[in-house]
Amino acid sequence: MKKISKTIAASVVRPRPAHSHKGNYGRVLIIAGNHQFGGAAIMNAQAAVQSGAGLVTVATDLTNKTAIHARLPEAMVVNYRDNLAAYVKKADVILIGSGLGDERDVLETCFSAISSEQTLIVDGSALSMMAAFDLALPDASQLVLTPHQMEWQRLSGVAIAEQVNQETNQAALQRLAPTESNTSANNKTPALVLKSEATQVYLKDDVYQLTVGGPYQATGGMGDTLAGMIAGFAAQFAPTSSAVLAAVYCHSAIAEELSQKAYVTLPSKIAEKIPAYMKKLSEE
Ligand SMILES: NC(=O)C1=CN([C@@H]2O[C@H](COP(=O)(O)OP(=O)(O)OC[C@H]3O[C@@H](n4cnc5c(N)ncnc54)[C@H](O)[C@@H]3O)[C@@H](O)[C@H]2O)[C@@H](O)CC1
Ligand SMILES: Nc1ncnc2c1ncn2[C@@H]1O[C@H](COP(=O)(O)OP(=O)(O)O)[C@@H](O)[C@H]1O
Ligand SMILES: [Mg+2]
Repeated sequence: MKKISKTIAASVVRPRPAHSHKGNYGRVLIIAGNHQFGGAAIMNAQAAVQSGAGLVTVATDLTNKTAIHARLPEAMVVNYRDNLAAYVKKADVILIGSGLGDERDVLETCFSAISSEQTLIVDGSALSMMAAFDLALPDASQLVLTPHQMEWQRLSGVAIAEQVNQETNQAALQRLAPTESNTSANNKTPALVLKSEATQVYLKDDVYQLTVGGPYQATGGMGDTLAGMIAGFAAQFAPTSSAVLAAVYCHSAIAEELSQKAYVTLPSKIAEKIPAYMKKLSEE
């Protein structure tokens, strides 16, 4: 198994070309946060903005609008029950699911509107709803799933105790490829970020092990922040597989740095440190 090294992250996060504008760094749509979980949408968006995504729009329950604007004036906010398909079509990268609760209509509207040119990241409640309602992934260009162990158990049927078996996870992942592309010539097996105290990333035939981070990260919102970082990195850096590895590394490396002076590393504190960490990395 390969290690997710700092070298990989540094090869992705390079200095920006002077000849560029926000349009070059991706339009991200975050679909997150029901009336109960507005914080998840804020943590997604904060991480995507701090990672450097060109434009970030949050589609959410409208009760979250003022809070999101107050915390994050850089993000635009729209109602996820009003014309969601149009917002999906305009985005380069769509992140759906953090704190989405049981908003099945929102999930299905998003999946139906995705085209084969877009990147789709599926997190949290969206993964649980896919399992509960037996929903298939749409035929996006790039697919990234970010379950923790329980979400992966629900979605794949692989029990947590069996998740140590890479072949079992890989076989389950292949079964989740969108049915439209499920031929050997055109198989879009999703990337899998299988989160735990020893997170692994599954990319095509390779499995990568994360070796930074620790139990100071075991706090609500940590995965919402990672999902926002993956969206922000995928919006700017290609290929998506490398962007995912770099985001996973930076998220836990920042937490590890913070843990030198903090018993618990709060997700919003990690988000605040992203630009400085990326700057340092880009100069290596
Ligand atoms: N402030 C907010 O708005 C927050 C919203 N959240 C959202 O709340 C929704 C529910 O997510 P939850 O994950 O809390 O609930 P889930 O019910 O999906 O998963 C939690 C359950 O899984 C078990 N579990 C087993 N292995 C685990 C592992 N490796 N990591 C995490 N849990 C493991 C836990 O013990 C617990 O019973 C998600 O959409 C999530 O994004 C959470 O992120 C918490 C913060
Ligand atoms: N003991 C631990 N060691 C290292 N990383 C951890 C530990 N506990 C949790 N994490 C990390 O924290 C994140 C938790 O994600 P998740 O459970 O989806 O959080 P939430 O949904 O509350 O935002 C994952 O990236 C996971 O790897
Ligand atoms: Mg989560």
